[in-house]
Order: sequence, then C-alpha cells, then structure tokens
Amino acid sequence: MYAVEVENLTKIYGSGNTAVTALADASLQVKPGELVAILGPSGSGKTTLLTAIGLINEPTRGRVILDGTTVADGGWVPGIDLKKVRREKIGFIFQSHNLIPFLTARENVMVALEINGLPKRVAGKRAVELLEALNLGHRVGTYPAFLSGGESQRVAIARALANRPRVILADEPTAALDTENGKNVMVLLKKLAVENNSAIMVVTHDHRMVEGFDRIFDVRDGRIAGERFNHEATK
Ligand SMILES: Nc1ncnc2c1ncn2[C@@H]1O[C@H](COP(=O)(O)OP(=O)(O)OP(=O)(O)O)[C@@H](O)[C@H]1O
Repeated sequence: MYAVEVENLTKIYGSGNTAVTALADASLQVKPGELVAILGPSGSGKTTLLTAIGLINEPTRGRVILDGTTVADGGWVPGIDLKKVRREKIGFIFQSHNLIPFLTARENVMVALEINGLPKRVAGKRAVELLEALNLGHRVGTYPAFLSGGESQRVAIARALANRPRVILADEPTAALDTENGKNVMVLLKKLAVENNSAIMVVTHDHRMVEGFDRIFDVRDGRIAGERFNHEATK
C-alpha cells in the first residue's frame, strides 16, 4: 500500500476572471520508507500540493489517499475529522522551524505528544529519547534562541516525528542551513524514512540537496512534469 496517493489533484484559487489554477491534474504515489523531492520553479504549485496532502488546503478536484484512507475526493471527504488525521498521520517540518520560543527543546517536542493524549511523564521521556537520537541530548533544556540553525531544525524534526507519522511533509527544510548542516538533515531524513517506514515529501529549491533523495518529482505549471529516480541515493 502507498503511504501517499494523489490522483488528478486540481486546485483553483478564486473564481471568474481572477481564478488561478495552481494544480492541474497532478498525480503521484509515494511508498513507505521513501524520501522524495518536489522540485520546481516559484509559483509552480509545490506548496499547494504539499498543503493539500497535509490537509491544510482543500483541493478543488481529485483525490488524496493517506495510508489507505481517502481524505479528499473532490473536496474533503464529508465527515472526516481532518484534525485527527493530521495529528495521527502527518508530521510537518517548515523552513523556519516554528519552535515555541518560551519552551525548551524538550518541551517543544512534548507539546506534540501531549496533544495526542500522552501523559506528561511519558511525553517527557519520549521527547528526550527523540532528541538524543538526533544528537541533541545535550540541548534538551535549551531554549530555541540559544540553539544553532541546524540544532533548531533537528528539534523541529524531532517534533514532527514524535507521533511516528506515516507521512512527513517538509517545506524547504534545508534552505536556511549551510551545506553541511543541510546534508546532515537530508541524511537524517533518509534514515528516519527507512527506520520508521514513513513517506517523506520535501518541497525544495535547494539543488545542493538533490542527490539525497530517492525520487524527484518535477513540478511545472501545476503539473507533475517528470519523475526521476536517484540511483545514487538508493545504492
Ligand atoms: N491563497 C492563494 N490565493 C490565490 N492564489 C494563490 C494562493 N496561493 C498560491 N496561489 C497561486 O498559486 C500558484 C502556485 O502557488 P504555490 O505557492 O503552490 O507555488 P510554489 O511552487 O510553492 O511557489 P514558491 O516556490 O514560490 O513557494 C501561484 O501562481 C500562486 O500565485
């Protein structure tokens, strides 16, 4: 079973003379354990695609199937609890890490767990384990203002992973990092995809990172214009 299936997805913003077709019949599938890039010029529809899969942006037409559950079929499937599906199946990583400034690294990760009903003590323990796995064991009590860019991004990754989501969606996660930290984040994402059997989709402009992906989807004018396998990455 695919972790993510998108079929003929179309998104039209606005209506009449001002209507903009941001996605036009885009289709793709991503398997569990796969790390894929969504690559394309500015305005090509990458973010629209990612936010539709992330249940943030309602598609106009077409289907989104997450982990076997149809969530959109010409708009959201009636009666579906979008928040619940989002919380349980999806982890987000943003370009700017969006950490909560008045919470420590550990507390930032705990928030994601507590929202899903984990008791504080259990959440605290798991948050520390996650941060340790990302080589941040020495930073658990540190506030975001005192973390480097690479460290902050790893805390954000720990938070996105906290609930072991089947699908991880990342919007330019390496853009604010130097090449070395960016490459480390890519290696880490690949490791996590494999270990957790998650599908990871990354919107990127960052050509420095392209070789780290298993597969690359090229987006042009709201369409999937091409698909490349990265044999180097899968060796
Ligand atoms: N809320 C909106 N209302 C109207 N048009 C929008 C809206 N969001 C995006 N668009 C338009 O839809 C098209 C696709 O935008 P989108 O943000 O998905 O592209 P992108 O590939 O992610 O671009 P970038 O790389 O610059 O972030 C663009 O023409 C954009 O102007």
